[in-house]
Amino acid sequence: MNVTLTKVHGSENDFFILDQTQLDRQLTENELKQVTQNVAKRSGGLVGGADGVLSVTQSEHPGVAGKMRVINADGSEASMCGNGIRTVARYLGEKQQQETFKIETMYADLMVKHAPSLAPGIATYQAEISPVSFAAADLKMHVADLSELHHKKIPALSQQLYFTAVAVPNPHLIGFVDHTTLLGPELGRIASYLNDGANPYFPDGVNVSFVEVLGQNHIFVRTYERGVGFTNACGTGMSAASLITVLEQGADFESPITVRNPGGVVKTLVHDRSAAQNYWMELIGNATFTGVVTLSLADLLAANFADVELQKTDEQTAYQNFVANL
Ligand SMILES: N[C@H](CCC[C@H](N)C(=O)O)C(=O)O
Repeated sequence: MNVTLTKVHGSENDFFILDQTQLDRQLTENELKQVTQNVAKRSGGLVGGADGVLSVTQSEHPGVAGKMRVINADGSEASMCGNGIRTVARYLGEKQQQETFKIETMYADLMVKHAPSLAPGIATYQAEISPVSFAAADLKMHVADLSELHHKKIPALSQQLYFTAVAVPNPHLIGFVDHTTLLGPELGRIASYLNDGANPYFPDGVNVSFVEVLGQNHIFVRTYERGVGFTNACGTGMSAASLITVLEQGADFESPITVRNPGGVVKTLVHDRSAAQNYWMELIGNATFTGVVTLSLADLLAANFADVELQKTDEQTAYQNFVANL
């Protein structure tokens, strides 16, 4: 039994799509976790590793194209992945010849669609990011018994920075910083502490993003991700940052926000359903397929990757040209 995995990225936040509908049995929970930990390793992993695995299976929900599960490089499962769902949207859309459809995720069936290309050769998809919650319970956050955290200092983390916490629905902690702080060591120091599994504030961890405002509806977002560490981009992090930039920094609802990140750029739109503070976002960006790998299920499960090669597409060159001209 051979398995084919598709190597993909959104803003260079890279994953393997594991389409389990090709298997004659579903992987067990432990197999999925172990496979992810093994293939994701940057050294000794599968064709250079990845930030995680996006598992695709049938959805039981009527009219929904498929179900996506997000497994971080450390084997932990997340409720959502903004860069990842764009690539799964392309994968399912091309497989099922659909342009606009829904994908089942842990807490919601989310609308996705094939969008106009950001640049020649850049497959571009748009995804609904939802549901959104500020509730501490939804964030599994314990900060001074606060029910919500909006633009507040957490002295144990920093004497200078203000933070806002929001679930989209995975948990994000957002801080606005100047350019020096954006690139400095603070993000790694704070985020590695909050993801140490022992801190009292986020026992389950949290994705932490520093945001530099570059202009009206124009930000730069750098993220340290729960379950991974620093990534080139975090789609839910950029969506969460866009929402907080609208709520706290004067960016506009319903207008495209340009979000630069270390891996490239995306566009976001922040919506408020019937102005009832019922927020949702749209995330628009590349869904690049860099290649496919095929190996036996036995080799995948046993982490025998030495002889496996990535059958490359020509898309990475187009993506690098796109980023070079930003
Ligand atoms: N590390 C995240 C999941 C991946 C999210 C990120 N890659 C994205 O594009 O949204 C978490 O544990 O919540």
